[in-house]
This record gives sequence, C-alpha cells and structure tokens, in this order.
Amino acid sequence: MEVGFLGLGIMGKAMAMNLLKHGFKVTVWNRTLSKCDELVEHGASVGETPAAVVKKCKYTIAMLSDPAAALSVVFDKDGVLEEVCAGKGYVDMSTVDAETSIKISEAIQSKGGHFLEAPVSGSKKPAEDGQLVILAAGEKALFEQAVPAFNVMGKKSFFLGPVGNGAKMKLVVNMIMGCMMNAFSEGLELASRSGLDPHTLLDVLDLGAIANPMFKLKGPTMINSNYAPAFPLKHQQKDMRLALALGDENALSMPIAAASNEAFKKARSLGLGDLDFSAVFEAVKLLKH
Ligand SMILES: NC(=O)C1=CN([C@@H]2O[C@H](COP(=O)(O)OP(=O)(O)OC[C@H]3O[C@@H](n4cnc5c(N)ncnc54)[C@H](OP(=O)(O)O)[C@@H]3O)[C@@H](O)[C@H]2O)C=CC1
Ligand SMILES: O=CC(=O)O
Repeated sequence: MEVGFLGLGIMGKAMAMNLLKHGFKVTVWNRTLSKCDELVEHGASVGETPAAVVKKCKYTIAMLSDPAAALSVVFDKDGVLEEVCAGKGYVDMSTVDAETSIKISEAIQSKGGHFLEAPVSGSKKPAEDGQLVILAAGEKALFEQAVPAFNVMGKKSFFLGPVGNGAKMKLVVNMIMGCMMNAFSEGLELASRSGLDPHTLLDVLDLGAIANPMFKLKGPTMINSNYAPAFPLKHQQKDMRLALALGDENALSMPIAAASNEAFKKARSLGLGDLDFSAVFEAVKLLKH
C-alpha cells in the first residue's frame, strides 16, 4: 500500500526510511524539497506538495515541528485538506497540543476523511531503530489500518481514545523529561563546583533507584559539551510551553515545570535552540553564576 510521509526532519527521515526498509511504498514531501533526495535513493517517490501526496496515498503520515507547521501543512494552499476525501486517512505524529489536533481532526472529517494523532516518545536513535512508543488517539479504524506501519516504526503502540488524549499524554511525558533534564543539569554542575568528579556521579546514579536511559545516554556527552541534536532544544521548550498551558487549563500549579521552561527559554535566548535539548546544561551553568 502506498503511504504518504510529510516532514523529513530528524524524526521523519528515520521513520520514513524504516517504512521503506520494511517494504512499504512511500511517497514523501518536505518543505525543503532537497531533503527528499536521500529517501528517493532508498526507493521513495516524491510528491510536489502535501496535496499531491494525499491524492496519491490511501493514508498519509506527518511529522512536523510544531502546531504552526502542523496547521500550515493541512490548511495552506496545496495543503492536505485540498485532496482529503472519503476513504483517505491522515495520521499526524508531530508533538502538538490537543487544540491543534482537534482543529485538524475536525477539518479532515468535514471532508469525509479519517484522522488519527500519534505523537511518539523516543528520540533520533529509537526512530532509526524502529523503537518508538506511539501514543495514538482518534479514529480506531484508522489506528488499525496504521498498525503495520506503527509496528515498523515503534516497539509499542497505545490507543488512548478520543483525539487530544495522544497529544496530552505526550506533553505530560515531555514535561517530566524536561524537568528531569534540568535537575540532572543542576546535579552535574553541583558535583563539579563542590569538587566531585561528574563521571563518578554518573556511575553512582546508574546504580541506584533513579538510574534511567536518559542520564546514561546524555551524561557523558553533556560533560564533554557535545550537543549534536537528537531532540532539538527548541522543540523541548515548545513542549514545556504547551504542557504549562495544559496545566493552566486544568488549574494545576506546576512550579518545577515553570522553572524548567525558564531555563529552556534562557538556552534559546543564548542561541542554543537548534542544539540537543541537553544543551540546557549550558544555561543552567550560567544561571548559577
Ligand atoms: N527529535 C526528537 O527526538 C523527537 C521529536 N519529536 C517531535 O517530532 C516533531 C519533529 O521533530 P524533529 O524531526 O526532531 O524536528 P526537525 O526540526 O528536525 O524537523 C521539523 C520538520 O518540520 C518541517 N517544518 C517546520 N516548519 C514547517 C512549516 N511551516 N511548513 C512545513 N514544514 C515545516 C521541517 O521542514 P524543513 O526541513 O523544510 O525545515 C522538518 O521537516 C516535533 O513535533 C518534535 O517535538 C517527538 C519525539 C522525539
Ligand atoms: O520528544 C522527545 C523524546 O525524546 O521523546
């Protein structure tokens, strides 16, 4: 079956590549069209516009940076909405807020199409390895249709009910992750300033109750100030902002998330937005001076 794929950034490229490797016929589109070339070398076809991809494919997956991008690709000229019709599916795997997802869902359904949101947990490497955790919500029939593709891109797919629940789950997870990254950064800096070897701190953490893959993976690179982007900091800050808005809607005070968001904003203002989100360590170091 021909599957469409819109958005070939860090995540989209790896996810579309996995589909190709596993025998899916994939038609891709990216705003910067040159990013399609590598996928074409692996057998993908290219659609000139999102509308052209949707016209060709039974269902189309999107992996875009943020709510503005997700809305633009659907609603703008030559966008998804122009070719959506009865029988077509649209699966948005971008991390956005529930409001954005619901707006897209309503528009797709108003043209007779089907919609599923399916944001993912897991970064560049899990995307390359087909080990993402997929947090789907929306139309169950489209979920069932997309399961073969999800099985290639991920290690586990959750179906969470009505549209919005996938977005909310993803924002809760990333709010926790952003707070953890800030606490970790403060701990690394505290260890250094108080005369401890941060490498030894990593060993101690890894043996105890708060051992986790993120500390293990990011700790050594942070100590070496290596922030090659796997998960861009600007996207983590977007997720903190959207999670704080969700807290706002639910009258939940989240002072730890709010302070973490400030550190990510500071890092963005220092020009670190395109680096890995672990570069918040640099902002934390400055803030503590
Ligand atoms: N990286 C990660 O570890 C993870 C990321 N995510 C989420 O997945 C999504 C994608 O992340 P990632 O691949 O890292 O991001 P990238 O920044 O690498 O890629 C973003 C993609 O969105 C496209 N895009 C941005 N703005 C527009 C626009 N206005 N119109 C059309 N296309 C646009 C970019 O196109 P162009 O190439 O032209 O710039 C690119 O294809 C984000 O929502 C992120 O939060 C979720 C889990 C993990
Ligand atoms: O959204 C980022 C991730 O690592 O998950």
